[in-house]
Amino acid sequence: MRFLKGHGTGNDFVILPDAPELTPSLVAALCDRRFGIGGDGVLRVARSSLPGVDWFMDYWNSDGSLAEMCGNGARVFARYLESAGLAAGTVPIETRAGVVRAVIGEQTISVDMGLPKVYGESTATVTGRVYEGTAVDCGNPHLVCPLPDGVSLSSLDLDRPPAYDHDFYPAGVNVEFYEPVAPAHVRMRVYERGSAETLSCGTGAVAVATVARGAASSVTVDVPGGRVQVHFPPDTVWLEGPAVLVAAGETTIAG
Ligand SMILES: N[C@@H](CCC[C@H](N)C(=O)O)C(=O)O
Repeated sequence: MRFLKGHGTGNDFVILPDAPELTPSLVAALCDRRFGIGGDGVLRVARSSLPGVDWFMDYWNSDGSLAEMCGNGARVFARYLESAGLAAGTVPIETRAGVVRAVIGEQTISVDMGLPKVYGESTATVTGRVYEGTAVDCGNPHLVCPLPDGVSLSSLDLDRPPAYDHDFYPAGVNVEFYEPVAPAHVRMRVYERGSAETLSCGTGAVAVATVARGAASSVTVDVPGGRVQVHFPPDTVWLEGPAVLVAAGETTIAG
């Protein structure tokens, strides 16, 4: 089976341009960092049946679970389409959360993420300490926790999943922690549903920027794997950042 490997600020994906339907065990085997190719998730390139939309991003988390949306994945998916000569300029991409538009640039790819929904308050617990947070829906569920004074981002132990309220988040949640760097500039870490701690999360960056922006029209979000920008024009939100392909080959891994 043909594959490519790509990443957006270190959030890395196995891209399958011509795979048939996937199974959770095949996805987990491909994403295994020791016995497989390694990745935070899989992007299967599929055809969309929607009018005016050619491509469906069939996104899977590394544990074999499905997610509705992946912001960095959409940017890497668009980079693949461009490199394969399948798209240029602006390309609509169907996801399980709806259609997003990607604008392909030389250095960065921007995705029109639509408007996130802020829908309540909840908490996450890390090594016995409770962090208050805001629930944000970016197509997928997020809990955005500002760090209180005296707690640094680097001190958080995210080797284990943060505990969260399963009644509030019955389908699980991606948990972000952030601290300010400067006005309209924050630094974050994320523990992703289905993928553990990752070096970046595009929907997570949008969720954090939505909570932290104040009146800013753009927010710079530093993630462990680099930097993305989140822009807030009227009526939508854009995620912008680098997206690169780093390898291509054939795999014999089978589910
Ligand atoms: N890394 C992604 C989000 C991937 C899906 C997430 N783990 C979930 O289960 O919702 C991004 O860049 O948005």
